[in-house]
Amino acid sequence: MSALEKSPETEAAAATPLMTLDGVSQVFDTKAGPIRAVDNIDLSVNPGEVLCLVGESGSGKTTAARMAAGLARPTSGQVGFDGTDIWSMNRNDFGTFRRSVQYVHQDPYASLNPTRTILQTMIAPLLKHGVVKNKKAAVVRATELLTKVDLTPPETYLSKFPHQLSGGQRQRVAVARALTLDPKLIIADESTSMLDVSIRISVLAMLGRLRDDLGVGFLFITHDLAIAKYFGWHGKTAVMYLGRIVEFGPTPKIINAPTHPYTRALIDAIPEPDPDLTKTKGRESLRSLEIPSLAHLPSGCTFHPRCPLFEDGLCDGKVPELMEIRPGQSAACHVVARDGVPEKRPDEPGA
Ligand SMILES: Nc1ncnc2c1ncn2[C@@H]1O[C@H](COP(=O)(O)OP(=O)(O)OP(=O)(O)O)[C@@H](O)[C@H]1O
Repeated sequence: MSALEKSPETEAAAATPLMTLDGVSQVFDTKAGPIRAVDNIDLSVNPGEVLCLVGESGSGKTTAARMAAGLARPTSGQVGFDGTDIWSMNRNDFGTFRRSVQYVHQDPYASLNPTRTILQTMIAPLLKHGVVKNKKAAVVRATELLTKVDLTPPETYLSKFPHQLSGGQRQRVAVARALTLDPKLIIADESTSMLDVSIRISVLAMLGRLRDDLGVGFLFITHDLAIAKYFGWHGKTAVMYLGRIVEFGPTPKIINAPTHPYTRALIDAIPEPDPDLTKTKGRESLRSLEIPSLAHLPSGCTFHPRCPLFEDGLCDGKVPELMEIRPGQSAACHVVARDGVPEKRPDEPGA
């Protein structure tokens, strides 16, 4: 067998998703009553794959990600890792799972201990989990990882405290720390959204290199489809709205040929002059800009009060299921499922 051919074992392993969310929901009890932050979603990430989770603030991305990381237990549904339900794992297996999934938060300042130097932050997990034999080896590994995230020369950073670094440098340290335990999945939750644009681009480029070099799976969370396009072009994208997935498919299809009116509206809202994105722009004008409260969700399709395709009696009656609209691409929309994707408007570019 040549090196490029896959053995049956490798093929079988590739077929087992790394992480699965299966009918997962999260309901929070609040003063306003119970709110369904995540409502019956199915998602999976294969080994080495990028899945982007996109949606406006409050759509449930972080809640879904916390469940995927085992940081919160779903109210219903199953979270699987390497084919096993994480909440039925024994203590040991759960520990291994938690080390295999590393979470990189939006705000590195909040996630790094301000009283620890970068060296202390980096070597603590290496020593605690026995990744290396002794402190000397831990320092060597910490130095290698800082180099991997472009903090060079690494020695300059080891003795510093988080407050002595810039936002971009702190986020690089957070990524280096996430790599200490050789994760199989990195959950990057708006990891670049607090950074200035030029720094954001360089941190994204660094993450992209790690994605390509390490073969780690990514659950990449962003409110910005342009960033999903940049980071997840070879992967898949799920679009969330008020706790549900409204569109799912390969990222190029979501960007270049969105089918759900909400995805189309998100693309319309992107201000930057991206030639791929502007091709798909100009299609929808929303009936309302107001996002309904999770405590008082509209009946039927929760997007119906804003949706340009709204049909009385159809859209406000029943919750739409995700249906395959085109091969590999599904959307939860009664009208698109019945009629297909609407034609371009006459004034639309390319019409
Ligand atoms: N612990 C909690 N208790 C009550 N409500 C919560 C809790 N955590 C999240 N929520 C609510 O659940 C909804 C979804 O929040 P979530 O943070 O998952 O959304 P998001 O898409 O990640 O948004 P953002 O980008 O603003 O973080 C929001 O209305 C939020 O206020």
